[in-house]
Amino acid sequence: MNETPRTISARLQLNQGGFSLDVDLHLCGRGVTAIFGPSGSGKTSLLRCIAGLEAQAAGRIEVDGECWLDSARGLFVPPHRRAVGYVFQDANLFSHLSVRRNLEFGMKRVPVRSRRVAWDQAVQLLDLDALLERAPDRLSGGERQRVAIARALLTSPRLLLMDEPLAALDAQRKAEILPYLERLHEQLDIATFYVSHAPDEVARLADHLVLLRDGAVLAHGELGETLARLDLPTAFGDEAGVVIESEIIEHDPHYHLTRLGFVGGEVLVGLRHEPVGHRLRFRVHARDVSLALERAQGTSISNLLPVRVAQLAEADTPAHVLVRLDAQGTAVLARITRRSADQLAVAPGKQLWAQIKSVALLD
Ligand SMILES: Nc1ncnc2c1ncn2[C@@H]1O[C@H](COP(=O)(O)OP(=O)(O)OP(=O)(O)O)[C@@H](O)[C@H]1O
Repeated sequence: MNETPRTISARLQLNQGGFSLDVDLHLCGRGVTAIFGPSGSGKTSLLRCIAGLEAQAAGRIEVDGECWLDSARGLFVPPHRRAVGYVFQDANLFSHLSVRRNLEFGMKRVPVRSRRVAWDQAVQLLDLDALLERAPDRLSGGERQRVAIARALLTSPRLLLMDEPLAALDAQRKAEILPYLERLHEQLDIATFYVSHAPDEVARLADHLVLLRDGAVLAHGELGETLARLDLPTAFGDEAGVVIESEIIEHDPHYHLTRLGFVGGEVLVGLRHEPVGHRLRFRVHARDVSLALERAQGTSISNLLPVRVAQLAEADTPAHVLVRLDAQGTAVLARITRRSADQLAVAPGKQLWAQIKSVALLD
């Protein structure tokens, strides 16, 4: 029996101090939904409402047909009765208990018949075997966070709420933990809401994106489609760009290159160790895409794609424009100078060649 929620709906209003959260979300109850937005936009407040930690929240929350809040009917399911696992920025472990005891604490809250994540599964997934008898103060920040994630999993949540779980870690520790998060999402079918400020984490982990601003939902949808929209703040600044799902087509050991195929094209990247057929996500920043009228000859750039201009928009500087391109089914963004746009007569429908100067692999 698969008990994973298939839909999550949250219609919520919360007023606290001068801030008000007012959202109406209908989300797929599968995969990772990134909650993204500037500081103070209400990301944590949204998670707290879903977890039942904001008693004043009004509205309705339904997770896979199970109602957790319906203020019109006076229904408020208390936090400990909602099947959520909450992972905070700081691991919040019990310092007087060993890792094993911390994990047991999470698991014992759940009756045996309702357990969906087994002890061995969580310990293995987060690689905690060697750490079980340690005290939390003898763990690194990254290890502590792995324990916190395992503890949340062992409560067998229907919904995993992660509030900037990597924000307190330095770049090296972050890079250590990301593969664990990826594995977790690949191997366990637990819907996850993942709050993050970091575009690279979102690009790597998320399937869906919710953009919050001033307590309201600016946009939500599938990650690739949402990142390719020119009317959202994600299209501006240095981080703007798309995420593309691809598969390894072939390796070229002579030139130390790997060819990746995706809907509508191929790109070459540095030699990968994974086998042909392996799926990889990569990011193409808008700033790394330039446009040409013809297929360039005599260039060192090997990643050239035939594209059709879909849409043009103002960029964040008057010197640039943003161009949404259709690479035979895959959306790509380009940020080019206004001068180049005029010289190439870039307009919707025009056929061009996109030169991709750099591809950022997400793993
Ligand atoms: N208990 C509270 N009482 C009054 N105002 C609060 C309370 N908690 C949060 N706020 C306010 O609500 C707004 C949203 O806060 P929230 O923590 O949800 O934002 P956020 O998007 O998670 O921000 P950050 O990225 O900085 O963590 C902020 O303006 C904050 O000051």
